[in-house]
Amino acid sequence: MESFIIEGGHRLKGTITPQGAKNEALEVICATLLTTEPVRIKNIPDILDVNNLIILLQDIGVKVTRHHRGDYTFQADELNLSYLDSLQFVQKCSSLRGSVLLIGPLLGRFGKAIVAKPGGDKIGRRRLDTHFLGFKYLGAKFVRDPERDVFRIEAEQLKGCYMLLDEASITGTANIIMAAVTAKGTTTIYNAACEPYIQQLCHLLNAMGANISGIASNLITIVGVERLHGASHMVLPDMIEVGSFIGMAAMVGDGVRIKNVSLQNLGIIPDAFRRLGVKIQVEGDDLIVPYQPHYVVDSFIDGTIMTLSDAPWPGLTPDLISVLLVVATQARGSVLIHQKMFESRLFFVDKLIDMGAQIILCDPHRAVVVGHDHKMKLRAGRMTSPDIRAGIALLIAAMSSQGTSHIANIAQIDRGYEDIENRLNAIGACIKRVND
Ligand SMILES: CC(=O)N[C@H]1[C@@H](OP(=O)(O)OP(=O)(O)OC[C@H]2O[C@@H](n3ccc(=O)[nH]c3=O)[C@H](O)[C@@H]2O)O[C@H](CO)[C@@H](O)[C@@H]1O
Ligand SMILES: C=C(OP(=O)(O)O)C(=O)O
Repeated sequence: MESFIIEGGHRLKGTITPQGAKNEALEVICATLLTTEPVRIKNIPDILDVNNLIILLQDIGVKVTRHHRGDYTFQADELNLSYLDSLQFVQKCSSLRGSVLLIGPLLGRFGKAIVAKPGGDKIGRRRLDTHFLGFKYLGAKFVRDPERDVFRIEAEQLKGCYMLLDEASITGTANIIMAAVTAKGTTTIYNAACEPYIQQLCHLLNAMGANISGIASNLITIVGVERLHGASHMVLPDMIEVGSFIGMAAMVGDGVRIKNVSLQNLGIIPDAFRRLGVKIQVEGDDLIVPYQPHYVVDSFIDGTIMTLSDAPWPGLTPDLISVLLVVATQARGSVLIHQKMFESRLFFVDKLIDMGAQIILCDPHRAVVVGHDHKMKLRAGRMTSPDIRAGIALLIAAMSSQGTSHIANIAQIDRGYEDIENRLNAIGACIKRVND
């Protein structure tokens, strides 16, 4: 198992460019299953989750050509669907959340799919009801296969209809859209998720011949088409990585430029950091986080304590709550962090408390952070990364702390951050990867 050894106190200065978005890449790669023709996708991040998904597609028979770094062509013209019945397939699905995104395109194109328990972060309950509900509306049927602990899902002909989702699930919406693009008739999805990941998926599908409107809203209309064809696509910069870099730059930066962020697709992410008092300048499509000796937490107009909480897009993504929390530990002022969507994502604050942060964990969803205003540095520590975003938050804490820290289980960080130690070391960090 690999770990990071982090020498704290080294300041970051210079330019860093975000990778392609993990969650978008997982969706658009799965969308390539919807056609026999080649689909070329650029700016695919070189991260564990995406690489594992690409291997899974190859196992199913998709031809994958790598042209350059991040630039791939996928062709799903000769698939080996019997692989879906293997134990190996079920095991591989259980190692990544993105595997759930295979269901929609397989059901849409072949009328059958296997729902194996997906992997991903252990950050609380992660139900799949919305996916099942959507497929059922389209006319699919489920049978449980107790031997392999999977569901078989089948439909002779999916039929478009109106559906109101029980919640705006990102992967649920992506799956339903991918199943519906070749369904008979028109599908209308209300309470659809509308993150840039979903918008980008819809743009790719339209380029492949689909007929989707309402993109970027929570009311999506899909007029079914006979078949899809090849296309090309560019993955957006990863907004969660951009947010993670803003957090690092605020806490340990001497002036950091985050290049080509696709500002219009960041939504309220920069404003969430601004509410903690972090200064962010915009120059073209770059963000600049200048050196700031203090950042002062804003308060609400009525004078009540600042609260940062997650919400479905265009609200604040839950994937940045852990980073915002760690940034708050050195702010001037107090903030209530409310992680509404996941119930086990804040437990990592125990590690920050060990490092000297002033945090009260009120319950699994809420923590009050009283910032040190840089008057007291966090102490270095030994910790384990429980999930991808707690992992990056602990890395930021370690970079800002006094002494040498050790973070184990960094495979969690590698799931979503490409070559992170070398990219951060290039702007001043001191992080070493070791094999324990
Ligand atoms: C591969 C991928 O794309 N993963 C993302 C996706 O996961 P994923 O699509 O699995 O997450 P969902 O959007 O389905 O839901 C995540 C959690 O939020 C809850 N929920 C969701 C929507 C809602 O309106 N109200 C609500 O309470 C769900 O019950 C669940 O507990 O979305 C999550 C929520 O943004 C992100 O953390 C993940 O990074
Ligand atoms: C929760 C996340 O990922 P996944 O859905 O892949 O577990 C995340 O990216 O923060």
